[in-house]
Amino acid sequence: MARRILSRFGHWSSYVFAVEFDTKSDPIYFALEGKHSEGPQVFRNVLADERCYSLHVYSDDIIERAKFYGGLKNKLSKELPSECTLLEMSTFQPNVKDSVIKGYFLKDSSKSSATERVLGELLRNDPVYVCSYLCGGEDRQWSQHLWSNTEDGWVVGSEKYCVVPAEKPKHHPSTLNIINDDVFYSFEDAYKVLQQCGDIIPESKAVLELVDQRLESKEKTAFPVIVIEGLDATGKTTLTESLTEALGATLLRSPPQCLSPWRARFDTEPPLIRRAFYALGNYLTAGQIGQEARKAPVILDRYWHSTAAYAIATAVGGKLGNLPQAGSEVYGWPGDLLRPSLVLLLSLSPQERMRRLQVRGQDKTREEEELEANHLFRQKVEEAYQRIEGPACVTVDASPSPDQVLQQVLLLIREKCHL
Ligand SMILES: Nc1ncnc2c1ncn2[C@@H]1O[C@H](COP(=O)(O)OP(=O)(O)O)[C@@H](O)[C@H]1O
Ligand SMILES: Nc1ccn([C@@H]2O[C@H](COP(=O)(O)OP(=O)(O)O)[C@@H](O)[C@H]2O)c(=O)n1
Repeated sequence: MARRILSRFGHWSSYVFAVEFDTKSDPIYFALEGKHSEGPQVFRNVLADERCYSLHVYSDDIIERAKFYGGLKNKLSKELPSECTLLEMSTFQPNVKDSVIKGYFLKDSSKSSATERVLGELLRNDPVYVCSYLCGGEDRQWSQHLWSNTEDGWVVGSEKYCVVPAEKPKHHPSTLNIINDDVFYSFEDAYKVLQQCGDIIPESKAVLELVDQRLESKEKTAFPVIVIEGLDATGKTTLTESLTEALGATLLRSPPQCLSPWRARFDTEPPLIRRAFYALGNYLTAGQIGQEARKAPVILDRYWHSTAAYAIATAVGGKLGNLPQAGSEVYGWPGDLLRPSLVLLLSLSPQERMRRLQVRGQDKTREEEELEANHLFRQKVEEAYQRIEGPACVTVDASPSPDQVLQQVLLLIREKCHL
């Protein structure tokens, strides 16, 4: 595998493979060597007698790659025997931006031949590399074998690479491809993605038509622009409405109302496409801000902080510590997007947030495991919110009563925006 995939990027020996066995621990990192080597066995503690495979998606077309990678998981979950476990896997050059090739690592404890049949089908029809991992010899060394598609069907290649442990890289692999895969730092970069989707997602054209008619607005506004950010159910709607009234302001939101007919559609798309849609929403809203902030203060329900924080938190796998360090360029503000005067982040304990969600009649029946995963996700969103700069957000305790939160926020606005 290494050879074909990596011919595009360089020599395979510079690549490292990461398998996420468990969200709370570091991935297992390994590299490949052409010859037998002594040393600790990479999978000793995590794989018993299971058969293992890896799948890597390749395509030079970023849209095809994103669509296929997203769909592959669903397809495999449906077709593979239930004894199979699919894990996230990345192949990357340590600390080299944009070097990640995404894939899945498959553990198979079934004794059936169904797994190989499904993988063989994939190999024949789809942009995917398949490898088997075998453990053999007296010292139980793991090796990787690339499958090839031949006229007689697929075969396991004769070339084998020894699997050897690799060092933990300075940056978690999921942080390497954030720029322009998950977060877009200019109008043009987001626009290009939707343009490329035109044929497969007809709705992109309608969105681009709206975007083409947007008003451009980058300059400083006459009246202050105040953004209210926070996780779902922290009280943004309640506060933005009362603030708007108290200040005689105009209430706007991102994504703007005019994108509502397409939002659900884009929410089902892979991150690349979904995030480009939200990024463009911010530019549409910026046009509206430019108009409205000539006449009155503007209160904004979500803006760039939401777009970037959710995108980064979703993209970065595993632990909170895997997020890019504070000060990283991924937390920077797009140079061509109108900057608000003040960003307030509503913060709430997980318990109170859950209580408010339940009052609203949502999220009552989550499983324990999902709760745990969501807990990690929420922590990552909040942390990313706080690391975004240009302007950075000011955290507000959203646990008091609606009126007390309003009074606290009015004081802050008076102090920071001289209103
Ligand atoms: N300060 C507050 N104290 C108690 N409940 C609140 C407060 N602010 C909002 N709520 C309630 O919590 C729920 C979520 O608030 P909402 O404003 O819809 O949040 P968001 O827009 O952030 O999702 C609603 O049922 C709302 O009435
Ligand atoms: N400006 C924005 C607003 C929302 N979003 C996305 O929209 C989602 C939040 O939507 P939501 O339905 O919870 O929003 P609210 O109903 O809380 O306003 C997040 O997953 C963000 O990824 C965004 O990317 N950019």
